[in-house]
Amino acid sequence: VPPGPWGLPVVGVLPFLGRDPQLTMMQWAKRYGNVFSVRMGTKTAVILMNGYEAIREVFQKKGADCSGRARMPTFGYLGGRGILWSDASQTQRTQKEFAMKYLSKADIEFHTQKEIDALVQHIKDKNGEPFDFSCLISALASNIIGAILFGKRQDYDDPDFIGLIDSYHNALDLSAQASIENCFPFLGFLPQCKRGRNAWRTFANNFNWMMAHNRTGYRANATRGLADAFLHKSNLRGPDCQLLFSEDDTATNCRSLYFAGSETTSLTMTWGMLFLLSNRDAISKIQAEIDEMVGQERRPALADRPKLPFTCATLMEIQRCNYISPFSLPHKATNDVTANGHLIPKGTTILANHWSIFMNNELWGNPHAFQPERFLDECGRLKKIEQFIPFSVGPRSCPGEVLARQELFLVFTALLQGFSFRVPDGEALPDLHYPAPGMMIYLVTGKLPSNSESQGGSDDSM
Ligand code: HEM
Repeated sequence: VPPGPWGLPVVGVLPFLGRDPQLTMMQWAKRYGNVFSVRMGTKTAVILMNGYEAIREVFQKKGADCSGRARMPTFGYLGGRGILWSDASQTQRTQKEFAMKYLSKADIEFHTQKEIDALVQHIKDKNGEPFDFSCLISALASNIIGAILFGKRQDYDDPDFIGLIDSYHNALDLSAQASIENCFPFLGFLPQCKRGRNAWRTFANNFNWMMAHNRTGYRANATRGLADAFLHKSNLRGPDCQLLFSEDDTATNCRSLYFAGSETTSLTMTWGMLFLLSNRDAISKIQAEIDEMVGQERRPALADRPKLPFTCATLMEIQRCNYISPFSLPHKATNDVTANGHLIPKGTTILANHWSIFMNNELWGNPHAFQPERFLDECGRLKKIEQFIPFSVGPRSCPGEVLARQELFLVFTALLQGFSFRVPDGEALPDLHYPAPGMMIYLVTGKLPSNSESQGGSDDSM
């Protein structure tokens, strides 16, 4: 295996990771190279990759051998199978391709605009009172993926819906506290690990209720959403006769898509709003661009994207700066494979430090500054930057990319066209430079103390 920093007996490098493991790993890469190994607890060699070239080599070029999914006990109750949690296999690939094909044909714009109607109304009903932006956006994102899965949305004040969202937030919080189990799986008996498992069980039970409800109304000749589309295939078998879309896999896949689809997008939007509130100049430029190219008579549509390059550049900059999951999801080598001239033995966990791409000084110049213009060329046109990979690369890359990008554009433009946001008097924005470390970076406060007021002129058109 490639060399890497020494660790202590039993715990390995865990005590040296510091407050921002992604930054520590970037330091180690300077000494040991872009592909190096570390020991974390009982995981003897976790290979860490830094930088775009290393990540692309392992996840894309060597994707056939590096696309297993390393086991994470804290997320165990979420499924352990299906698109997200199983190793790449014929079944996993078939399910993922099927879901992506469905998403590419689904009317995402329709579902998102319908949800924006509810969001806008909800904000107006607040009459300028402060509200918890992250909570509301979480509900919006859950409803969009919920509508794609089941063909219907839920009211924001529906107690079952509130319970469902609370249950996955709670499960995520408790999983973070139980993350020691990922390095020492035998510690699963600890109270915090049990609490984490119970919380996922509660989420799964709440979600299963929605699945069961959907199953009751199932008709073989109608497709209300992706859950039905999966069910239509439930008898389909692969070359070695295995079921390609078993009902268990369908339940797990719907749960994973719901969870992965809600949390990633809503965290990005909440972070995005925080970045914008700290960079009011960007807000003014977006609002001016929308005013000029779309006006106030109608809401921005996906077809407006080419006319709003600064807005699109800002959304890319939000994704670069807020990278919500610096190490993405852990992969596993499914065969012995070489990378950067080193052997990665079969079964090794592989982590990619995406933060090292987004904070690469040579690539971006002043990477810590929020500068949407870096995504524009000298004529103000949107630039394609190969290294910008917030959705990862290779066979395990994100199947929700199209959905997420459309959602981010439609929601942000609608919000900034219709409202101006500010922090209520006497409150401060959370510290943007030191978010909590972990698989998912959470806002330090968990709440965005935002206030809204209608910009005027747009009320009748919404
Ligand atoms: C801003 C929003 C999002 C970001 C930044 C994001 C990012 C990612 C990343 C980095 C991965 C891991 C890739 C890897 O293992 O190498 C991933 C996987 C995944 N994402 Fe997303 N994602 C987002 C939205 C979504 C949405 C909306 C959905 C639902 C449709 C979704 C569903 C999934 C699934 C199912 C996987 C697992 C794929 C696999 O294991 O093959 N994501 N995402």
